[in-house]
Amino acid sequence: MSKMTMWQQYLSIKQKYADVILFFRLGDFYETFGDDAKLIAEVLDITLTVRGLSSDENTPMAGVPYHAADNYIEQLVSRGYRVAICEQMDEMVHKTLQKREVVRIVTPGTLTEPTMLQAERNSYLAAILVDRGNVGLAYADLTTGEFCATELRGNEALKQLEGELARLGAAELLVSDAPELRPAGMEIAKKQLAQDLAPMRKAERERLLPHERTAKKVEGNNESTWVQGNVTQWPNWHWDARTARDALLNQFKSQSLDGFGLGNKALATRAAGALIQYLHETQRDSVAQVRSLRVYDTTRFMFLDPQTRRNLELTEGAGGQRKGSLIAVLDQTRTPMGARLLRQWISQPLIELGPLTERQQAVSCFVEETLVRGELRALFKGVGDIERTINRVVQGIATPRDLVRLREALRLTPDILSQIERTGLRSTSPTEAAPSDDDLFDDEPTSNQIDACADICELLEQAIADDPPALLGTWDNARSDENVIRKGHAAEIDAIVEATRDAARWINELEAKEQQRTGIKTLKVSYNKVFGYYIEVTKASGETRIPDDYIRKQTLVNAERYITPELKEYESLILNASEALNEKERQAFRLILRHLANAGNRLLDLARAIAEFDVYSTLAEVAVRQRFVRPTLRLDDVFVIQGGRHPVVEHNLNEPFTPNDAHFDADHQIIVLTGPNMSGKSTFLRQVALIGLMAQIGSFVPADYAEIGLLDRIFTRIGAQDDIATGQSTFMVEMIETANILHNGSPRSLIILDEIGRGTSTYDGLSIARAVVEYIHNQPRLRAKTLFATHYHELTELANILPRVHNWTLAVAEEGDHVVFLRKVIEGAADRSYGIHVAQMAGLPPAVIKRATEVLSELEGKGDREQRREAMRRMNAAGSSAVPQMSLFASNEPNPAVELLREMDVTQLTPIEALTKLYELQRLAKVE
Ligand SMILES: Nc1ncnc2c1ncn2[C@@H]1O[C@H](COP(=O)(O)OP(=O)(O)OP(=O)(O)O)[C@@H](O)[C@H]1O
Repeated sequence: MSKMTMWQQYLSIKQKYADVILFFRLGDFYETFGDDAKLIAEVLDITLTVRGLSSDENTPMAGVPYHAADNYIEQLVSRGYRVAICEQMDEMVHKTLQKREVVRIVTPGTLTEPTMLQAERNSYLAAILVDRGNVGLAYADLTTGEFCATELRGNEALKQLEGELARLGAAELLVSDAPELRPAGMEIAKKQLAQDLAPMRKAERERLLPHERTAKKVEGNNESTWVQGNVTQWPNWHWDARTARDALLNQFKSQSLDGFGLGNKALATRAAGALIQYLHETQRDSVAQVRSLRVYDTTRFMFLDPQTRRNLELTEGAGGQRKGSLIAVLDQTRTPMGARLLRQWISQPLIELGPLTERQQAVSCFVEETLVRGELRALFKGVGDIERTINRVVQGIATPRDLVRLREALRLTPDILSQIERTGLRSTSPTEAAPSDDDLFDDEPTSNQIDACADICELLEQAIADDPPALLGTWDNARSDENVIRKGHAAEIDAIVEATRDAARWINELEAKEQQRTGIKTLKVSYNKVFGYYIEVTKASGETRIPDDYIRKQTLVNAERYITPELKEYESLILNASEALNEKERQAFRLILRHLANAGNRLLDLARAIAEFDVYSTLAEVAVRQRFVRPTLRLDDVFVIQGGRHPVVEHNLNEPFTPNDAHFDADHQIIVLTGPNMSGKSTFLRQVALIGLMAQIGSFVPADYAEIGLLDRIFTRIGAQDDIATGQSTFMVEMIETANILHNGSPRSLIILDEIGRGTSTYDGLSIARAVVEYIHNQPRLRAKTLFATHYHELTELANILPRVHNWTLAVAEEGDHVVFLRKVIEGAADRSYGIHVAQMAGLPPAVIKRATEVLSELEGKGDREQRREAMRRMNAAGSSAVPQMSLFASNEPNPAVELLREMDVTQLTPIEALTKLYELQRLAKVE
């Protein structure tokens, strides 16, 4: 192979893939050159070598073995890089230059390898297009074939886009390279990505090559906006209306997009079309699994902004982990499809009564049918990820083991369906058959009845061996009966097997036959690698008896070796058998895959029905285990919870959780909640929101009783955090979020406000907090159900002025010096904040606690700021003499430990009593 020619071939391919890492197949390695090599050597920690590939330079080179490439590719892709896989296309190695082609570009959003994906969540590629404030959004999961698009218009379009991006958590985001078609300053992408991906460390950034730096810089020069490149810019012409439309029509083999509901949705069409083109580019045109497009309308779902999703810890707990999240409690699903569907439900609560009632009925049914639930959940365990398997079948990349798994699932299906039948329930999942003119599949239109796909099971039973090897092309002569394809399925394969066996038998019997024919008793039939099979006759045994049809092949010192034309014929049958068998198996396997792909829609409908019933039975299981009840759903303002609990806190708490009520109606709109720190305010706020949300995914709720007036949105403003990603201060973030709530809330919304105004001075904060409550109360457009937790006790006055404002507080019992939090929400207002008690519980030094108590009692009576200042000045002076006295015995106060010692009559103590007293003394000393 001429180096220059190969190098020229490399350069011409690399030119087309300048912005991705090119894995160039050279024999058993994928090699990278130049900047790519420097980059992967650094990132993968592999050796960088230098080769003189072109006449005048030393080219850096780094490679990975092809059989271990997946692992390296995964490392690169998980860090946001994209890798083009360039393969050798010729089967045999020729002397001339191999033909090479890029067969796939691996990107974060287009991974299909099960090992690189999480089973319980979708892996989305999303495409967004912003045109004068309106948004087109499309997303697809290549592993499940899901493909959806929507259009967002009006004032809130960008806000909604943020919510959708937070819901999807896309692995890769596709945007136009024209800045005017991206969200201004890409702020949305920045936020989205900053959440998902840690910004790169400065040192890491500096090591990058110049072109990588530009790829990684989302927009603007702000250092903190550097991310690891999961935003992909896709040239603007792909987003052109006509190009995009044609790409979609071509994908769906359709004449019009009206049937998809895209008729008048130009922006959604452009985003979806650009996405399809990107899939074709990265998958080299094999995108058969994307068969249809679902156009959806965000107004049919509960609106949740990214903060609210985060604050309510729906899919991620505080540390960004699944632990501590709502999904961690609810997800007891038995199949990966079920897990993914439940995640979708949690991320996208419904707002319409009809579908919610259907879900509730299904969950109720499984709550009651304990036996069916148990049976079904046991059966689901064996189903596996048929959704992703079917998509690999449709893509033509399924392996023999994939089909075995599919068969196992289909074997269970009749039992599953008969259990479902016992409930009388039907699947409600929408079928996604493409309304195309030329349907891609031969499937019958799907009816309401779930199809067990018995014919497919039958086909797999008789076509695939019981325990086939993982891959095709592995026919081993030793296992002569069958390999991947079951005996009896393909006549051609059986014929070869039969012929091979005959040939082997013939050769086995040849020795005896020839001994008899020739009369030479020492005649032997043997085999070696150079000559194959041969007949050996020792010289001593008399060459005179050699038959005429023997052809002399080799003469040894004391033996002659012969062959016969017939022997060679049988030999060639045996030696070529594995190659022929492998080829025939490949053909038969391809045929089976095609057959299965033709039933793709039916199989996917089955997978979806299983997912759905997995989720229903799971929600029922959790409801029973955790004592949840079915909420009554209503269309008015009434929102009543009796004995409500926080599903996650309760689940993780070692002690009993104290249930609490909540009540909103026409007269109870705003609750001002006061109470000490650590008393349970935040838990209560979140629990009310979570119960509302759970009701609107169709789940039962952690309460004794609940009536839920359906919510259109849940807003939360909780805690004070700096938004590091956008460089905004705590207070600014707080005010932006509050403004959003005031502009967009409605009487059907639930607003959770936890201490607004905390980030500024007391008076500013108090004034803003009061104005906000008044606005929510008085603005007819707003009038949302509101829970307002605050430390400004002054706000409790509002209940006397505004009729729909009520005060609630968390009950506290004072036992001597100690404060006990009862965790019970009661009517009324807290009169003190007990901050010093919490400080004591947290272990602040006793001297500090004591001093703080003194300062507090001085300040408490003082009405205005001047009086307080004056009090502070006086205290300062007094404080200098009352500098905390650290010594236990130097205190003027009688010390309880010392008092106890004094009172003790040591002579009267039994040893046990002495020990008990000693123990008590030590405890007293520790308290001090
Ligand atoms: N109803 C309850 N039953 C039992 N334990 C509870 C209950 N509510 C809260 N807790 C416990 O009390 C802890 C503190 O609750 P939470 O964080 O809600 O208090 P808080 O009043 O919001 O405090 P802060 O004002 O300091 O933010 C929780 O971590 C939880 O363990």
